[in-house]
Amino acid sequence: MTADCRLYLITPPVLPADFEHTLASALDAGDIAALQLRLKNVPEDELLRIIDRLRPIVQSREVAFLLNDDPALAVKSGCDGAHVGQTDMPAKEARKVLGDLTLGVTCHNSRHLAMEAGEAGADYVAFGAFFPTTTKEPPEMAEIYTLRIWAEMMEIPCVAIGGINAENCAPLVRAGAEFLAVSGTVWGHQDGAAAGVQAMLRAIAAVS
Ligand SMILES: Cc1ncc(COP(=O)(O)OP(=O)(O)O)c(N)n1
Ligand SMILES: Cc1nc(C(=O)O)sc1CCOP(=O)(O)O
Ligand SMILES: [Mg+2]
Repeated sequence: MTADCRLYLITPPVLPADFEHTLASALDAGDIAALQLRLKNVPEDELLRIIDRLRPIVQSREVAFLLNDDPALAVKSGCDGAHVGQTDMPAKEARKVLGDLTLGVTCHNSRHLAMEAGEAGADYVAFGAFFPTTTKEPPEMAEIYTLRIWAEMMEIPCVAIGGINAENCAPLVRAGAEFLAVSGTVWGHQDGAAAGVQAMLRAIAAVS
């Protein structure tokens, strides 16, 4: 199945100097659905300053600006939504905090967790990690079968994440992932982030 599959960028774990410029060039390289700000162990006041710097760059390009882990801060800082994992705020509570804003929920390799997330009001569910990744130590690996069955049976869009790159993404697109969430393959691309985005978009478009 090759229904529309879009790109969802996740920021690098540590923002390099001049990330604004890199971010703008990545967003201008092609169609991007969302950018998730994912920074760990950053105090709230610093995170707020970073959000204030990055959010306009993203939202002015009609790309959704999502915050990882913290729905309350997402609301307070004008983000378009938040992503929560199984050990972050429970999805039901996150939905209450976010109101109509976008809610994404990590579901590892579990359609059961995804059903629960859907019942709690998730706008998308995320399965992963599909491939080894150095961006973080994934707690679990996911199977393409999980994604395929979800995409065939359920309406709620699914995101595939974890070690995805232009060379390995085709089976995920064929399985029906509505979004591919990527970090390392874009920010670490040898020819720059814009080239990383273009390589991913070419690989997605090539799936038939
Ligand atoms: C799109 C997307 N999918 C999964 C995750 C992982 O979330 P979580 O399990 O809460 O782990 P951390 O990212 O917080 O380390 C994600 N962030 N985004
Ligand atoms: C943030 C994150 N969550 C994952 C999960 O499996 O839940 S894997 C992952 C890292 C995504 O970055 P990259 O594209 O560089 O592998
Ligand atoms: Mg989290």
